[in-house]
Amino acid sequence: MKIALLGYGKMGKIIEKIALSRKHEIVLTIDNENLHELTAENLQKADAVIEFTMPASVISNIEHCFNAGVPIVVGTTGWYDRLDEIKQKCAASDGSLLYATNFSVGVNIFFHINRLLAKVMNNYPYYDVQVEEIHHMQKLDAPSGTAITIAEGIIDNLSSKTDWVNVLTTDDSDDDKNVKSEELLIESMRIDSVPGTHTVIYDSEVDTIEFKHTAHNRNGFALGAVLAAEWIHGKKGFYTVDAMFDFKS
Ligand SMILES: NC(=O)C1=CN([C@@H]2O[C@H](COP(=O)(O)OP(=O)(O)OC[C@H]3O[C@@H](n4cnc5c(N)ncnc54)[C@H](O)[C@@H]3O)[C@@H](O)[C@H]2O)C=CC1
Ligand SMILES: O=C(O)C1=N[C@H](C(=O)O)C[C@H](O)C1
Repeated sequence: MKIALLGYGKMGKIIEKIALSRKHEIVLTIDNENLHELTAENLQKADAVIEFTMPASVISNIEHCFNAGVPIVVGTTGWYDRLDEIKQKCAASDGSLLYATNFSVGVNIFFHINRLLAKVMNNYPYYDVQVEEIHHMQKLDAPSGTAITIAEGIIDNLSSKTDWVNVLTTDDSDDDKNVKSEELLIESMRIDSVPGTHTVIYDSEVDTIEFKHTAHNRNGFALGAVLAAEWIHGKKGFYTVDAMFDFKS
């Protein structure tokens, strides 16, 4: 396949390596220095685009791909308040988009088990639940997209929680978080160069159940994004990464 990369930062560079190792060709690489090369003509050289940039750039990059008629895989997080609008634009332009808050296979297994666990915990109301995420200091958005998906998985399946709230801390302090009982706390921490750690914590007076995913590096995210580009090639429509997995409960 011919792939275009939008964003050539930490993720873009690893995606390039993995795409080449899977015998794909990188036909276009766009970063801040060569934005003028982001034209429909250049995008149309690719069978699919993989986009890992930043929250402020992603919407216009998606629109460029819809206008050029090229499928786009979106890894950038921090834009989900615009999901409905983008879904409509995808339909109106007969476009193709697949996005994920996290492309790693391990995290998508984690998402699935998290939903099942939340269902089970309805029977045990003396446990309260919260979500913790830890990322590197350069991360622009909080909470992480992954933590939002985890929180939505809990809220959809656990009747005691109706909404999530986020607290961003730079240390592990135990300050009063002031969270209502029906609110699900997502605690975000930013520490050095952590690639991404997510924990769901069910706590009672007598014990604690912790369910945790730790990314050791970024390779799993990058491989998932390349697999997504292979998956969306030749398809039309608006998809989440769930479409690539077949979890049976
Ligand atoms: N969905 C997933 O599995 C994952 C998502 N991410 C998300 O991906 C995004 C990028 O992450 P990193 O690569 O770590 O960030 P990074 O900061 O290392 O790289 C982003 C790059 O995008 C470039 N850029 C900014 N605006 C651009 C534009 N309009 N067009 C082209 N390039 C542009 C920047 O110059 C930078 O080189 C973040 O939103 C992060 O949260 C990161 C890892 C996994
Ligand atoms: O910014 C990152 O690095 C990551 N972002 C994604 C997120 O917001 O969940 C995925 C992964 O955790 C790394």
